[in-house]
Amino acid sequence: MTPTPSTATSTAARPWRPRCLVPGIVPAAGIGGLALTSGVALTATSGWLITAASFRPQILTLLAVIVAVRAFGIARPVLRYVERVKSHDAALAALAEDRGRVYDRLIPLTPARLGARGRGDLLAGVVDDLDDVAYAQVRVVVPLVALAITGLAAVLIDALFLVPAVPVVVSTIVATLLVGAVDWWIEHRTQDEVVAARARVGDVAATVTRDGAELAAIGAHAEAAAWLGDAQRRLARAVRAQSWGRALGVGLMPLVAAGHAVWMAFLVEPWVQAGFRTPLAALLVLTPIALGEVIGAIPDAVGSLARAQGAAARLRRLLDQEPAAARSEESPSEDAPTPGPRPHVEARALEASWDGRRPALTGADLDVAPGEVVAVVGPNGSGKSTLLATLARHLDPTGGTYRLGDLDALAQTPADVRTHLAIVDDEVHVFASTLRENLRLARPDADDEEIHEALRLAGLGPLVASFPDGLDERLGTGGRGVSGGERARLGIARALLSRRPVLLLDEPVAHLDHPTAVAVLDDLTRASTDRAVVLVTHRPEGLDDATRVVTLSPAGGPDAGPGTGPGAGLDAQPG
Ligand SMILES: Nc1ncnc2c1ncn2[C@@H]1O[C@H](COP(=O)(O)OP(=O)(O)OP(=O)(O)O)[C@@H](O)[C@H]1O
Repeated sequence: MTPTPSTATSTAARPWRPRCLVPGIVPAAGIGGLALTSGVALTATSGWLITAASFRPQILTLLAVIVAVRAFGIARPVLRYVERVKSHDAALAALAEDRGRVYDRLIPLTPARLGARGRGDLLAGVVDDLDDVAYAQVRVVVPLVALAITGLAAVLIDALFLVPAVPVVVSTIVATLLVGAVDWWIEHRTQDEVVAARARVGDVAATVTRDGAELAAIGAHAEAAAWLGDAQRRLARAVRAQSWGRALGVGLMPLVAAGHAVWMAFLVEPWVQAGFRTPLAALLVLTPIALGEVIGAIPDAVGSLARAQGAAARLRRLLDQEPAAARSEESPSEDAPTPGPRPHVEARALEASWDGRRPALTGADLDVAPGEVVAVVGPNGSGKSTLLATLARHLDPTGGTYRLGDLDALAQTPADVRTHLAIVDDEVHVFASTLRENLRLARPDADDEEIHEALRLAGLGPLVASFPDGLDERLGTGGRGVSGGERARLGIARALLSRRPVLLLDEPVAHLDHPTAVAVLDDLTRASTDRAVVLVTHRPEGLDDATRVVTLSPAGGPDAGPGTGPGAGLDAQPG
């Protein structure tokens, strides 16, 4: 069976959308609104109290207002605290759930749809974007709901004492929203440029620090410093353009509050002139000053909204892609047919394309029996990794057949096929955990004896023996450092522990020096006596131990001679 290739531009069946309001955020925002309303009431009543005291009213009246001032004074921080706890609880619970959902969607897109960025870089970007989307609940929903509640309370108070003051409050809220909208528009428009410029600075800085010695060797360090300077200037320009929105918001919001206070002062001036209701006049004039706290939160809220929208758009572009292999979302099934304990890998005239247009692999034939190590070599871009991705069912082939033992591997779901494969590449991740847990990822029910055996076969026996805590030794961040060779061996130990009968290795020793690479591959070959191993490599090490060497030539590229075409992109020789 040959599935139809999917293209990067088609849309996924269920588009990914961020949630507008997560459960629990509206009640939390309501509490936040009450906290801010208490703050406004505190300022207004204390203004009333100070002014009224000079008129020596009845002591009972004063006492009642003193009690109100104290109540508002206590309610404000208590309600604020409850709002903080509840809104963060709601946002963090939603974030945990959303991360799980996003990772579920990323897995079928790996590696074909992840673009040229490294996996770590991509994951860090996804984590940051999800954080921005989740925190918009706290930073956008809460201040907006609070503004609505406090504004309503101010309208009601004004309507109670001075009806002409109602348009003043309403126009303050409208002016706040207008300034907020302009701030949002500027921040939103410049968001993509800021993100791109920041990424560029990170990329250039990483290149300059990583390859500093080589750049100096070819006398290009001045040029590299100039790249960094250009990237930094572009970022500064983008951030400056974005800051206009924030500056406008932060600068105009106090003016809005002050204008409100002055307008109100004009309205109550006749009362003061007549010596009538002076304390109430103070209350009404102070209300807009107190509202300034609510209004002042709006520039931050719209900045967060612009960031969250930019982050959501990036996530949508990534997650709404169609996986490169059909039925990738399906989990392994209990009753899937099995190819037998030690299947033979057999591919005939395999062809594949990543984008549905440009061929990346043409006419590859492969036969790997249990106990054999077949090395796949060829120039850059000849399709070695594409062949492995097709065998791993990360990519549907555009032509050819692929069998695992008696099983037509292309008729099975990718997840079912992968239960028979162990895949090791040159980016073996070491988790910040114990050695045991790092290994048991491959087979959670493995006991210590089996873990020791896998480590020994991968050539890590002496190293583990030197660990004071043995399998409990902590690795990765905060634990013991792991060298490149140990990392590669760790990946191989995981693959051996998984007990899967087919090993697909994509340049597992790419970053190792010659003697280490030879030692790692020797150990691997010795440990794989009953497994079928496909080893993609650029380097000569390991080829002596290989049963056969298969050479790929670029699909339709300049190396493809007259015989190129289906079945001709490959040349097999004994190892
Ligand atoms: N994930 C991907 N998405 C899109 N195109 C890809 C992807 N991986 C590889 N390609 C493209 O497929 C073609 C074959 O690349 P592939 O990585 O399979 O070659 P390779 O022989 O493994 O190269 P190298 O030796 O550089 O690793 C290239 O044109 C490459 O740009």
